[in-house]
Amino acid sequence: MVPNVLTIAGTDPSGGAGVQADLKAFSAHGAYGMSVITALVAQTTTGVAEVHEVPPEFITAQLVTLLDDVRVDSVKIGMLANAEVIRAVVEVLDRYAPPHVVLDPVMVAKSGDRLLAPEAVGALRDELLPRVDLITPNLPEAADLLGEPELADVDGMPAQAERLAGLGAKQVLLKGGHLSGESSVDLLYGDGIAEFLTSERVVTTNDHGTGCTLSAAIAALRPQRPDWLTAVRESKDYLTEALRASERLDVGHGHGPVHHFHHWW
Ligand SMILES: Nc1ncnc2c1ncn2[C@@H]1O[C@H](COP(=O)(O)OP(=O)(O)OP(=O)(O)O)[C@@H](O)[C@H]1O
Ligand SMILES: Cc1ncc(COP(=O)(O)O)c(N)n1
Repeated sequence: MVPNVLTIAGTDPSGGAGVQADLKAFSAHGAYGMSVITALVAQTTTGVAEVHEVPPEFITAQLVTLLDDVRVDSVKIGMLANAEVIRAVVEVLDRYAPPHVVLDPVMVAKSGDRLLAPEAVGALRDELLPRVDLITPNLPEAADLLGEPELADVDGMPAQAERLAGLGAKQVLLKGGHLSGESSVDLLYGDGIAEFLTSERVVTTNDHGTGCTLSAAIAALRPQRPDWLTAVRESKDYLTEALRASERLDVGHGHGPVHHFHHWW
């Protein structure tokens, strides 16, 4: 059976990040994609110009309308913009309890623009994080959630992932994409697992939406795979290929998007 996978996130008109990236990643992994939009973002490869936040009541309306009709097999949560939106999403998660919830705790875009109000980090950590199955922070997000300095190498990743798990997420994928070096190293922690996942670091400026793509691929694959480790490993391999395939694209003048390919390619 094809899984029905939902993204709750903001938009990117240039198609590299947010809901647009998520839907491409869902399709590439054989899932049926659906979306609830939290914010319209005027952004492209060069940065964010403006954010138009959707009122929380309308996010609830979108979610309830959808969940009353459609079985949802997994959920990816991305940009949430503010604390009221976080609370609206938490309420719906409590009410419908969908399986396999993946949270990419989006805070700041690659361009440096904020996508989550700074005062909403507490609500994300205390109210949403304990309700999700997997959280996928990058190193700055992990530091912000824990109120700690940002890691500068992989050595501190296991201890930091353990502290993040202590905040309540069942599994933690701590992403080391912001480090330098020959390889790009992430760590999956939780459920008795502490496993480094290593890929070749692709030399490219087309790295807009890598985190969105990874978390969306995981959400699409999880209902089709026996465990998180298998889904995460396969998603990271897909992302590395999508980074390589980005050289076929000519999109914008800044951080270009990765290219979502289908397996029949
Ligand atoms: N140049 C690269 N080559 C290979 N993998 C990379 C590269 N850059 C990032 N990654 C991988 O991409 C994923 C996302 O990592 P990153 O730490 O960049 O997250 P992120 O900052 O949330 O992404 P974004 O905010 O751009 O969506 C991780 O699996 C990371 O290892
Ligand atoms: C709607 C939305 N969600 C997430 C990101 C993060 O992606 P990146 O860090 O690559 O800019 C983004 N730019 N826009």
